[in-house]
Amino acid sequence: MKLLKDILYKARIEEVVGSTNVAIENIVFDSREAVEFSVFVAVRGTQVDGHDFIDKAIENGSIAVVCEQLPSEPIENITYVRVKDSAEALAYMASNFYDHPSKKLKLVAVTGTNGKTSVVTLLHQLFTDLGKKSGLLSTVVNKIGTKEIEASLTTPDTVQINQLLQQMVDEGCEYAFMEASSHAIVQHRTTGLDFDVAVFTNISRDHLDYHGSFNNYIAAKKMLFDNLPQHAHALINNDDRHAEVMVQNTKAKVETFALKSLANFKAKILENQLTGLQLILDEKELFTKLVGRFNAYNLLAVYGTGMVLGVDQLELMTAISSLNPVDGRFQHIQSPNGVTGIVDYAHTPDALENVLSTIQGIRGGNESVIVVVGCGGDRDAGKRPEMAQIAAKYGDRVLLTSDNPRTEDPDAIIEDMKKGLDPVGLKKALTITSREEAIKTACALSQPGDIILIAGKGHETYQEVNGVRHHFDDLEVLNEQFNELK
Ligand SMILES: CC(=O)N[C@H]1[C@@H](OP(=O)(O)OP(=O)(O)OC[C@H]2O[C@@H](n3ccc(=O)[nH]c3=O)[C@H](O)[C@@H]2O)O[C@H](CO)[C@@H](O)[C@@H]1O[C@H](C)C(=O)N[C@@H](C)C(=O)N[C@H](CCC(=O)O)C(=O)O
Ligand SMILES: Nc1ncnc2c1ncn2[C@@H]1O[C@H](COP(=O)(O)OP(=O)(O)OP(=O)(O)O)[C@@H](O)[C@H]1O
Ligand SMILES: N[C@H](CCC[C@H](N)C(=O)O)C(=O)O
Ligand SMILES: [Mg+2]
Repeated sequence: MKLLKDILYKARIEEVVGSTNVAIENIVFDSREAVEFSVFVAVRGTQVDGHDFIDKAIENGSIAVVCEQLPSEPIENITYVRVKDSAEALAYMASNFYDHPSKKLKLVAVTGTNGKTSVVTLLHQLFTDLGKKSGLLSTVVNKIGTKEIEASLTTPDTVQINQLLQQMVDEGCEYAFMEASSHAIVQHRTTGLDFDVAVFTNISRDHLDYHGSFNNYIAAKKMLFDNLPQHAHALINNDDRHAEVMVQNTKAKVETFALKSLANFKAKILENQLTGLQLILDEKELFTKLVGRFNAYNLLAVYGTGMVLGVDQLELMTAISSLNPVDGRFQHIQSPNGVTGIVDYAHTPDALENVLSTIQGIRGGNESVIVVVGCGGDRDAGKRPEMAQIAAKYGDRVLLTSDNPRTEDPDAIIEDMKKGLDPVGLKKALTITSREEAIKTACALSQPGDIILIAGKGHETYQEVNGVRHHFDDLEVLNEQFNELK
């Protein structure tokens, strides 16, 4: 329980109607979740306007309302607080309500188009191996120590973030590693958090449906660095074209990592094979089970974070060399007859290019590469033709199929993808709407030695069609098929 006036610190108040000297037991921003003695924060969303649900929240028990516009007929005995930006106010209120758990741990955020889940998962694994109890907020799963809590978004809402960080503190975690998606940053889900390190992995086309333009998307990611406190470290991939702009206005201490450019933390790839990477990292040689040039970047991000957080270098290198790959990221299995199957979460053009160029680098001369790929519905449609084009650039056969169609017609999504194919690409392509059938066909077409890449869904264990999630697991289907390939 807290007094409303105490949780409004930093909320940029413009007007108050009623008393802020009231006890609050909960903060909610969805009227359907309002309970007795809660404060309801009305947020303008992408679908509806939370201001339209103020009365509903009060009906459900809210005793105070934080909003950008006061209702024309305020209800007696209810406190109304008008603020400049209610999503921002919500974030500060959540931090205040939970007593700033982000200040009580070493908090690391990772942002970028690709590699967020990989880097935070590896960091969580690494710090756990080093004997440090840690928390994790990721696309795949949230964790308090090793206890798993289901994740529904890449970055949870701001109330949930603070609740989870609070639980981490209560359960003795010293560190927390979280993904910061661009949606989360612009929606103020991460505002008010006291980050110690923020990592920038890379930026390339994605989410243009939401942000409107690539420049807005860059600006969204940059906001994370603009708002870092002075004591924080901004750890930046200096090989990315947009590295400089990210930290243009940051107060944090900037540190860099790179394979090519000058940087504080450097690595060189000696060998890149299906069994792993042989690297020189800060002049020391090490082997890791992680595959692909993109993972060298992820390891550099992990190494740099460990270094700026003060981990002993030798201890850090030893722990890095025993890290295990992340589920659904270049996860590979072998069929009894020698076909390699790779399941990877590449769902952006850049990720697909990286994964396929890695495969290109490790394949022999005679084998075929078969790509099974689809694109998600209700997401950036502009990436569809680009992804098909990349699949055809590297693949000998391309099976265009469904990802998560969501509310779109799967065949229409595939048609969008096909627009990226030239006549050569079209010749390589087969359209099989059912993802299960597409994987089966890829296996049936394969010869010993061939490589099958199944891209887009990685760790996901469902396929979302019209709001319903049906069980579907690329690796499971692949395994079943491989068992039949004798
Ligand atoms: C597009 C987007 O990001 N939407 C997020 C946003 O919802 P919204 O703005 O659409 O909300 P809305 O439905 O318009 O409602 C506006 C307000 O009215 C409230 N409301 C609504 C109905 C009602 O009856 N009563 C009521 O009070 C809502 O609670 C909300 O506060 O704020 C919600 C609360 O935090 C999120 O759950 C929701 O995520 C949706 C489910 C989503 O799919 N988000 C995806 C796109 C997303 O965030 N993805 C990124 C990762 C992307 C990546 O991989 O890089 C992520 O971080 O997961
Ligand atoms: N550093 C990297 N650079 C480019 N591509 C990467 C990198 N790391 C991983 N990838 C590719 O991107 C895919 C997604 O990786 P990951 O899940 O780590 O990214 P993410 O940023 O968390 O994605 P999301 O925004 O969907 O949560 C991987 O399956 C791989 O194909
Ligand atoms: N977090 C990403 C996941 C995309 C995964 C892919 N399988 C798809 O459904 O497009 C998004 O919401 O855009
Ligand atoms: Mg992720």
